[in-house]
Amino acid sequence: MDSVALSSPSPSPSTSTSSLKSRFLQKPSQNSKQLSSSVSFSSSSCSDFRSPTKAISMAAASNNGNSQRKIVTGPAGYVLEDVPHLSDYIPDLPTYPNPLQDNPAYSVVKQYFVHVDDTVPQKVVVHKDSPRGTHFRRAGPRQKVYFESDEVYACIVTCGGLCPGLNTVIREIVYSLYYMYGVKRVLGIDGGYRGFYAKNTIALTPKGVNDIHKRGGTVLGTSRGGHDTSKIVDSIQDRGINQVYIIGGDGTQKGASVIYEEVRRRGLKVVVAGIPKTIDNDIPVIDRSFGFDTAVEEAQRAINAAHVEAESSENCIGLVKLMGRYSGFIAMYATLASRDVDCCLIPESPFYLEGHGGLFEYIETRLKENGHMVIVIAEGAGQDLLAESIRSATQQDASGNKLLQDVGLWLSQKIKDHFAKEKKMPINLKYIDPTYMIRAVPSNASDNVYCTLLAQSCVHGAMAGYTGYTSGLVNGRQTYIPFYRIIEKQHHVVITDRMWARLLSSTNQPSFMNHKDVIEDKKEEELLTQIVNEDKKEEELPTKIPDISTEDNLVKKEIAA
Ligand SMILES: Nc1ncnc2c1ncn2[C@@H]1O[C@H](COP(=O)(O)OP(=O)(O)OP(=O)(O)O)[C@@H](O)[C@H]1O
Ligand SMILES: O=P(O)(O)OC[C@H]1O[C@](O)(CO)[C@@H](O)[C@@H]1O
Ligand SMILES: [Mg+2]
Repeated sequence: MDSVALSSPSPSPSTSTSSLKSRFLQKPSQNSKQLSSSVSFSSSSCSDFRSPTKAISMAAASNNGNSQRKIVTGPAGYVLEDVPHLSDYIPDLPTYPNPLQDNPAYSVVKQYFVHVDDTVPQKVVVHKDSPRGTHFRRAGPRQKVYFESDEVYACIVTCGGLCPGLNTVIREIVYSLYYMYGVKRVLGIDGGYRGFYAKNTIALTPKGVNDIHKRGGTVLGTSRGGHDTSKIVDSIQDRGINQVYIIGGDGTQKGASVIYEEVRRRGLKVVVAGIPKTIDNDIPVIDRSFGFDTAVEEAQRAINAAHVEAESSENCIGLVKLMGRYSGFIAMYATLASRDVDCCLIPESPFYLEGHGGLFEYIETRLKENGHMVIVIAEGAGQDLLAESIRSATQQDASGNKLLQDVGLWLSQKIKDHFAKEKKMPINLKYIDPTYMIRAVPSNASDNVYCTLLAQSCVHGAMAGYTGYTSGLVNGRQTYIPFYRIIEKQHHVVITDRMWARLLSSTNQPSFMNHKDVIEDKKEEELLTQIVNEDKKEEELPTKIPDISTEDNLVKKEIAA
């Protein structure tokens, strides 16, 4: 391997080496000496490593990748949405006893290995006669593995936005590979998907990642855009990587899915495994995403501050903007947890400002009743209203996600204008935007445990030869979910579900359910104005027509001719 010590990184193509290095050397890591001994940078492919992928690729060249869904049905409406396995497209793969069987820590566990038939139901609430429904394969160690320890060359990449817990997942993948399976070669890919082909890599060791879970962000860096499937798979193949761990949100899992398809098309013995990361909790099927708990907890601090400010002045409104592009889970849970919030606005529940049942009316009532109030708004809420008042071109980020207007600033101004100009009622508004502060913190205790289980489950699955899956918690159990189920749709707050009703009853805010009526009324009003204006124009027309052919104009036309 073309490997360079940390103290003297390769000059080319290492534009990003210093940022990767600095992320690793950040506080609170006290052991820089230890790092320099365990971390090395690679500036080119590892051509001297054994490359099992290439050998298998040749062997499987005639075996056209067929990544059809694996659906197993059973009695009473049982359905297993199974995940792919290397043996689906590579025949006669050798298996080995799981090294965990000799691990003293696990020897005490009764039935440590997961039974081949263990599956987890997607729905736990069922009726006596209802079908058993969809199930996913239970995650965990298997009796047989499809890789020998020294054959494995794993890599880890993080993509998309930041989320508390990313470093914990990275650390636990490295630790699980090293200490459970004796895997010594783990590579960190710098700066998201494009890092596979355009950036440096870093060798990850238990020592090097020992205390990264205490820091926010990701030591590997992240990015949006830059997903070039063939370049990524070429890089995987050239380096001889055979386990790819991909941590990221819905976009990242879509990227992982196409990498898996390409790997399979090429017939490579390479596992592609995803770990779902989304602070917005917008990934379907899973109970919740890691970092979400931390985000909700951190949001409390902002809401508390807004409440303290609001309570301290007359007619004061504390307005807090939280993340949530298309899904308002953080806002909803932070509101439910806080009890200080009078109104929570999320993308899934349209609202309106003026008129009966609107936000302004509610604010006025609340201020008259209580003298202060707290509003929480998810960043994706009310974007339709913004689009009406700020006519701007739709912009996208590098991954193609729509860039949102700042609804917090917009709403602050709207409220101020309304009460100052229309109501002549002096109000005080304190706007707090803690969004990036919430995303950048290290994960809390509960998320750390969750990240550990996710990482361990993901590694067990890869060692057992499963591929094309995302590791996820379903009804409190770790499972392997096929990529297509993770990427087919986004998870949203359902405003006709009990949870939203609980929120409405805790805040006493309007449901904005007559939103449609108001919109209809507005449309009718607009239509009416249009008709009236057109009528007016028609009335004016006869007086204008002679204008065109005034003597003056005729003279001008003659001169021009
Ligand atoms: N449909 C797709 N096919 C292939 N790659 C994709 C696709 N969508 C997104 N990606 C890639 O996945 C990476 C991350 O995507 P994105 O920026 O949307 O973040 P994300 O994973 O959805 O996370 P989050 O939304 O939580 O920030 C980017 O590098 C992007 O190029
Ligand atoms: O500004 P960035 O980092 O591109 O991402 C912002 C977006 O990322 C998210 O945090 C999801 O990761 C959204 O809530 C937010 O809209
Ligand atoms: Mg996304």
